[in-house]
Amino acid sequence: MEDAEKPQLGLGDTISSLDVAVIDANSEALGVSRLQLMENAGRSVAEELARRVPNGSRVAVLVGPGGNGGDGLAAARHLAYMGYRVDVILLAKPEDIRSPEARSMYEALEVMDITVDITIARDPRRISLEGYDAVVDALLGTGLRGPPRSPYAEAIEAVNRANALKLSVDVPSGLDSDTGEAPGPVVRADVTVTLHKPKPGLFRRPDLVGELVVASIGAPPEAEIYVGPGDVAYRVPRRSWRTHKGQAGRVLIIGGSQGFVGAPVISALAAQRAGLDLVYLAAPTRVVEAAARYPTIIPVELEGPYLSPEHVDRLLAVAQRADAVAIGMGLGLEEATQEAVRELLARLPPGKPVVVDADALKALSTSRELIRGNMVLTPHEAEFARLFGAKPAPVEKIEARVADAAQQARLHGNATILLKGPVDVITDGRRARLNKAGAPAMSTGGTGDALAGLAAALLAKGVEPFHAACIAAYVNGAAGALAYREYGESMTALDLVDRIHLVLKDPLGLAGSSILYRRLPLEKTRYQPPTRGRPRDRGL
Ligand SMILES: NC(=O)C1=CN([C@@H]2O[C@H](COP(=O)(O)OP(=O)(O)OC[C@H]3O[C@@H](n4cnc5c(N)ncnc54)[C@H](O)[C@@H]3O)[C@@H](O)[C@H]2O)[C@H](O)CC1
Ligand SMILES: [K+]
Repeated sequence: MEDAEKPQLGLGDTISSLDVAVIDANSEALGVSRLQLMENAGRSVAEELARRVPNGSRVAVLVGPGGNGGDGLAAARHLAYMGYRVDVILLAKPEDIRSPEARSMYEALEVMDITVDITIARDPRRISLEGYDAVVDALLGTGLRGPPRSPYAEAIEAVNRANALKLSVDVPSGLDSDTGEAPGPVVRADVTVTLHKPKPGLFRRPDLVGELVVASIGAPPEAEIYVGPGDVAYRVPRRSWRTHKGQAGRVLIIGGSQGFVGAPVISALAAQRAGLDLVYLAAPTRVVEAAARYPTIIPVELEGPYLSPEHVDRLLAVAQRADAVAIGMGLGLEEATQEAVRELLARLPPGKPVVVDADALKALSTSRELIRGNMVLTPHEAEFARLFGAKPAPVEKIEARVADAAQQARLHGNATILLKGPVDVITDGRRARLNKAGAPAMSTGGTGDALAGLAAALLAKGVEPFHAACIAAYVNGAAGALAYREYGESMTALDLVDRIHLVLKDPLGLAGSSILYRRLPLEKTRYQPPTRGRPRDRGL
């Protein structure tokens, strides 16, 4: 396979401002704190400056109120050590530096009364950067929202007037790192030292970015590779007081048969725990009767012992009212059922996101042309082999397994494939991530049904299919790990469902636990970091 076709494990070549927040939190869960990241960012910035300006030179560091300013404060300390004459100009009052990391950077600098000068710019119009050899722009980074307001607007103008080398930390202040838009004043940098990975907006404005350097902040590649608590904390939308009924998501679960009564009920219960407004459960009579003890589930009775084509019109009508559909759990393998699945998938509006699980995957194996980009397929290894006609590489050869799954995703409209196993592989052919949250006892029946329900719930909440699959795998696994901690070998899928709320309510708090700390016996993969220098020249 061409290297270019191979998806790198992780979030891709560029990262959004949301990805930055996710990576920070996942990194912290893996034992590398935000403070360490900021320290490394500062050091990288200082080193890049030192490559360009001789020591002994005068350097002004302009510092904003957030993480970007924190990076600048750390850089100032390193530059002082390297022998630069460092003046720090704070645009915010020290008490307005709120994040604990940036605060501790400030406190460390405050006592450096011999080597660093700190001034608070009370009148931003009077900032003078005359006589400096270099200016470090640590005003605003990925946290920018809208045009820079005073005093940052004036500070940006001052940077642009300076007759010195201008080095921007992460992004030129005033540039929207996601879109490349500059809605107000913006720094025109000579060098931009962007942290961890390039941000998409940087490539749209080479005139503002200048030379682009990508620098390490010491975040473990695993913070991107493994789905983690940061994904839950930052990618899952939460309701506000202004949310109306239905806006938080409505899901239609289609499953069950005379022989498999419980499976779709578990999916429905898991979906509900993900924080949905409505869950419809469409299932044969016996299943609907069994689900009657859960009055919050809205039943759609399909008369008879199993799903068959005469139910399809009715299901399509209910699907209109749902934001996402999950199909397959416990449906059984009757020919009529398989036919009904194919007909339904063919006739569903193309914009409707769907999770295809279990017996519905079997139905798809004879009509793979029905697979589309907004589908999440959740096969285990045998289902994968039957669906695509080839077994994936074993879990131990994780890179090959990822490549096998990614290839099938690319061949099928970049659908998201969640290949279940001791470590789950999630890929849409462009990106690939792994989930290792889980417990050995999750081989117990029903945990896969919970997973499908969670994935559908996240789709219904508007999470894009790739992230919905990633987060469902993590939440399911983490809830399973919590259940295992309590019940050990005796845990059931319902114990897992009963712990979903713990993972969703306080994902970052839970990170302190050992959920991500299992070391897996996997073959090492080649993780290619963004090389130093100019990624632009590499055709990115
Ligand atoms: N993983 C990483 O890449 C790391 C990046 N780091 C650095 O942190 C910043 C992001 O930090 P954050 O605190 O989220 O945002 P900012 O520093 O960019 O600024 C937020 C700050 O600014 C205020 N603000 C926002 N918009 C405006 C505006 N239009 N006008 C005025 N003020 C505005 C807002 O209220 C906040 O107070 C990232 O770029 C990196 O430099 C970490 O150091 C390490 C990990
Ligand atoms: K900046």
